[in-house]
Parts: sequence; C-alpha cells; structure tokens
Amino acid sequence: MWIHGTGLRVHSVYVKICGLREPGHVAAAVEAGADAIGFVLTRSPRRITAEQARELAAAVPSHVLTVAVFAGETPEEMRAAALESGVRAVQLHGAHPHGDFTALKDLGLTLVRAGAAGADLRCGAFDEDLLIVDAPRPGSGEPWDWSAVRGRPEGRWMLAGGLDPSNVARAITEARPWGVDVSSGVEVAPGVKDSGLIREFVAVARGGAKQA
Ligand SMILES: O=C(O)c1ccccc1N[C@@H]1O[C@H](COP(=O)(O)O)[C@@H](O)[C@H]1O
Repeated sequence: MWIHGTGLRVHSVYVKICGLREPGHVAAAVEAGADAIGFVLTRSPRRITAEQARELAAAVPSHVLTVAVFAGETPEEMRAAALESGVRAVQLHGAHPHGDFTALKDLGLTLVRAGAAGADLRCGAFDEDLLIVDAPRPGSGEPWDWSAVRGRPEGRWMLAGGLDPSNVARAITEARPWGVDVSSGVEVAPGVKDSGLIREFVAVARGGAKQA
C-alpha cells in the first residue's frame, strides 16, 4: 500500500535496513522486501562516502526509499552529501535543531528525525515526515525497554535500537510501532552485514516467520 503524496509504501510493518555498504546486501534487502535502506554518512563502523552511496542507491528500485543517515553534520554538509549521493531521504540523529530540518526542506526529500525516548515523540514536530525512536547510542546494537514508549509516539514512527531477528516480533508487540529500523542486528561483526539475517529480519518483522 502507498501512502498518498509521500512516496512511502507500507505493508503491515514498515521495515528499514540501515548501514548497508555492499551491493549484495543491498540486493538482499530489496529482494527480502525492505521498504527503506540506509547509508550511513556519519561517524560509524558503517560509514561510506556519498559517492559510494550513489553507486549503491543507483541499483535500488524506486519503490524502496534510499536514506542518508547523519548525526551532527551541518545543514550545508548534509545538503552536499544528500545531493551527491542521490538518496530520496535524509535521517538526522541526535540534537539537530528544528532549523536544520527547515534548511533541508527545499531539497524535496523525505525528512526523518531520530532521537531517544526522551525526545519530542510527535512525528512532525520538526516538520519531519518520519520519526525514529532509538536507543541512546544509535548504531550500538544495544536493546532498551521498548515497552516504555508504547502509546507515546504520535504519527508515523519507527522503533530502533538493539533489534534483531530473534527479538523484533516481541519488540513490535511491546511498542506497537508503525515501522522498525535495524543495523547491528543483521550483522556478523560491526559493519559487516549478513544477507541471511537481513532476510530473516524482514520476514519476522512482517510476521512471516516463527520465533524459536
Ligand atoms: O548504524 C549506524 O552505525 C548509525 C550511526 C550513527 C547514527 C545512526 C546509525 N544508525 C541508526 O541507528 C539505529 C540502529 O541501531 P542498531 O545498531 O540496530 O541498534 C537505526 O536508527 C539506524 O538507522
């Protein structure tokens, strides 16, 4: 199902796979049915350049949202990297002020705001299109008490932080998010994705695979 006017497609639970660096893993995520895939353009074991992101994004069909992930960069840096990479969305982690979102608005990209549970939990409060409610340390793979936010975020919001194929079904039950976002939980080492784990994560998040 497509959400009118947003370029966003949802099944039961919207699924984003983040921190992709290899064409084979991008293909695995797309074939598994991910709705969005993320390229980390900030400090991280998963960091790639805007040029590498452009090459990876070029192979992604238009129904899958490509997202550039930032944390602490200036609006000018984010604009330049977003334009060079050719992504369709930008994701701002941490304490970015409202003005940073306003400064990116004219790019016409989907704006994603990501913050921990203590942040403003209303999607749209910073003019963003999507909200991610994450662990205090993004990309750390550390689980947190997902049930603590159940019923609190408003609008289209994704749960993130420590999710993996073994716990995502429970996390969805506990927090009732609109979508889920994963990075570490589909890796065999920091920054090293695994196609089997990507497939398993998408299948479980959509309710298509049984939990052990
Ligand atoms: O994935 C990263 O390395 C990363 C680095 C800096 C900011 C955000 C990052 N990714 C986002 O973090 C969570 C996933 O965390 P986890 O590793 O699954 O626990 C998600 O929002 C990613 O988009």
